[in-house]
Order: sequence, then structure tokens, then C-alpha cells
Amino acid sequence: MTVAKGLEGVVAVTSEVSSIIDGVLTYRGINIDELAEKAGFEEVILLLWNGRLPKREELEQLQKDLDENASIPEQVLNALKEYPKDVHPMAVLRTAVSQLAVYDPEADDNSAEANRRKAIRLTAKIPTIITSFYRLRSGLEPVAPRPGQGFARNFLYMLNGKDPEEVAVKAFDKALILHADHELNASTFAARVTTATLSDMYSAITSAIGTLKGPLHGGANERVMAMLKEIGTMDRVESYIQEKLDRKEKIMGFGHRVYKDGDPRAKHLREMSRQLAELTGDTKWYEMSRKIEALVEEKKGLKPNVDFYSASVYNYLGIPSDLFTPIFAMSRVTGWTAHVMEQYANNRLIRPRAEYVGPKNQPYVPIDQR
Ligand SMILES: CC(=O)SCCNC(=O)CCNC(=O)[C@H](O)C(C)(C)COP(=O)(O)OP(=O)(O)OC[C@H]1O[C@@H](n2cnc3c(N)ncnc32)[C@H](O)[C@@H]1OP(=O)(O)O
Ligand SMILES: O=C([O-])CC(=O)C(=O)O
Repeated sequence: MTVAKGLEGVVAVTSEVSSIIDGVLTYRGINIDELAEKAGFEEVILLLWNGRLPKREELEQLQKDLDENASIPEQVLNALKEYPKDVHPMAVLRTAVSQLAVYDPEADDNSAEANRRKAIRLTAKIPTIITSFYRLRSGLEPVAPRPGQGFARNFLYMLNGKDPEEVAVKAFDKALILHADHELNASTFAARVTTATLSDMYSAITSAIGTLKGPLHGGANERVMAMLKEIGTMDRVESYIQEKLDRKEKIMGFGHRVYKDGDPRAKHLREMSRQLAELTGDTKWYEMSRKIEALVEEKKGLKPNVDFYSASVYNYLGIPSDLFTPIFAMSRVTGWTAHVMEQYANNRLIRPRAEYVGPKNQPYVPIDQR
């Protein structure tokens, strides 16, 4: 057996959802650069689920469906009230999404129609879970979802309890588009492995959330902000990065398993960070990020991935850093569910092999002789 460590380079499934070919990312064949400039997040959701851009009526129907499904069961809200206030919001999200299944009579109906309805429910309810827990732990009442305002605006409204500025809504919507899907990344793979046993969509999304949480994957964006805050000032950037590299530690938000010549999403987030820095007059995080980018490229030849500039973008939008990864999940659930539906449509159990490298022919030693 030859082992591809970390399954590097292994092609495990065929998919029509998104592609990374020669460093170019597409959703259903449409370049991410074009989607980031021209589309809205809800359009992208239907693009991922349906395989084509929606007509106006389809888009309006989705917006209605998301509004109608945004409330969470009372039992889930009550559980959010009981959780320790200092528990990580990704742990809360993972648990709450699993709990949603308990109150969904269709949870174990794996038909294509039920899966489509569950994909809507999951996408609609995750923002409510994130914002409700955030407000409860801050001693505030959760804000009920407000219909008719769109996904990005509704999230910022539920988070802060007031109407967000237009520029914040636009930036946030674009960030959601950029995070929505990414071929066979670790969390999507986890969702597909779970699905391939013919388990249900809630189980698959719970697996995916747990996988996204790790710092080598979606959890990196929160660590990028922690690093920026730890560095604190421009004059400390160079020594901090050098020391980290000397200790052979990873710089969060850099490197990628697939992109070796840069992540095409990073330039959009860099530009958003620049604009928000200018708008807020708080240029420190953007300038520090630019300097880190130049140093890591120069010293290690590594480029920023999607998580690097999303940190300063979300920070400029006033979002607490431990919500960065839950926000990633809130967007990525649309890609995960598209992959889950694709897996069901053409399923085979995913079960690779392991090369055994442990000791062989070992005797069983009775307990009192060990
Ligand atoms: C949404 C996302 O999931 S994007 C990725 C988010 N994760 C991060 O930002 C965490 C930091 N980055 C990393 O840990 C890695 O680059 C990963 C996990 C993204 C990709 O990992 P892999 O493809 O397994 O690459 P691997 O870890 O083997 O790195 C190859 C070499 O580059 C180095 N390297 C890779 N990333 C970094 C980094 N961020 N900082 C410093 N060195 C790095 C490794 O130390 C290794 O060097 P070596 O050959 O001298 O030992
Ligand atoms: O594809 C990956 O390995 C990680 C990534 O960038 C993502 O999930 O967006």
C-alpha cells in the first residue's frame, strides 16, 4: 500500500458543485471573482443547490422560505440559555444543530424533497442560533429574525439589535459568497463521509461543523485575529513573525493544501479590509495584515488563504472574534448541504484503508501477568 499522508492529491469523489482548477475557483462552473462582484448570497445558495442561477421568482421564493424557517424551536432556545457563557460558540453551534434534528419530524427522511427542505431549515436557523447565543451570553435578549430584509442584513440585525449600515451589509454578503463552498475541503469531506453511510443530513452537518472548528481549517480565522491582537502594534510585527517562524510554528491564515500560488478569495477580502479600514478610520489591522503578508511571503514563500483577511474584515464589522468560525459555518452550510444532496444522489460508502504499522503477532497476556 502507498499512503498519501493527509490524503494529499487523492481524488475521492466526483462532484459538480465547485471546482479548483489551475488555481481558479468556480461554483457550478462560474468563476468566484464574477460571483463576488455581481451576485448576492441567496443567488449563490440556489446556484449551489440547483446547479444554475435562479430566476427572479425562485430567488423570491427562497427568501420567503428562509424567512419562514428562521425561528428555532423553543427547546433549542432554552438549551442556549443553559449553556455556560464561556463555552466556545462553535461547540454551541455543533450541539444546537444536532439538537435541531430531535425536533424535526423529517430528520430521518433522506428523500431528495425532504433533504431540500432540511437544507433550507439549516441555512435559515444557523444565524438565529449564533446570534441568540451571542446575545444571551452578553446578558441581552435574543432578537427575533425580521422577515423581508435578506440573509446578510438579518444576521447583522439579530446580532446587534439595530439596523446595520448598507456598507456593512454589502461587505458581509460578499464574505458569505466567498465562503460558501470549496470543493472537497475537510469539513465537506466529513459531511460526505457521514452521508455515505446513509445517515441523515443533520448528522452530516454536525460532523462538518465539528471538522470546520479546528485551527487548521475554519478555526484559523479566529486565530488570525488573536495573532493581530497579540502583536498589537506595527513595530512588533517583524520580530513576532520571525520568532514564530524560528520556533517552526505556523502562521495562521497562510498556506493551503490545494492552492500553492495563492487563494483567489484572499484578494477580495484584502480589498474589503482596505475599504473598511479607510471607512472606519481604523487602519491598524489592515496595515498590520499587509505587513504580515509581505513578511510571510518573503520568508516562507507562503500566501494568505481565505481566513487571513476575513479576520480583519469581520473585526471591522464589529463581530466578536469567536463568532468568526460560526459565521464561516453559516455560509458553508449551503455548500455542505449541496454536497450532501449530491452524495445521496450517487452514493457509495466511503471507506478507505489504513496501512497497519503496529506490532504483529502479539500474545494476549492475562491481566495479573501484565
Ligand atoms: C478555510 C481553510 O481551511 S484555509 C486553511 C486554514 N488554516 C490555516 O490557515 C492554518 C495554517 N496553515 C496550515 O497549517 C497549512 O498551510 C494547511 C493546514 C492549510 C495546509 O497544510 P498542508 O497541505 O498539510 O501543508 P503542510 O502543513 O505539510 O505544509 C508544508 C510546509 O509549509 C509549511 N507551512 C504551511 N503552512 C504554514 C504556515 N501557515 N506557517 C508556517 N509554515 C507553514 C509547513 O511547516 C511545511 O514546511 P516543511 O516542509 O518545512 O515542514
Ligand atoms: O479547501 C480547503 O482545504 C480549505 C478551504 O480553503 C476551505 O474550506 O474554504
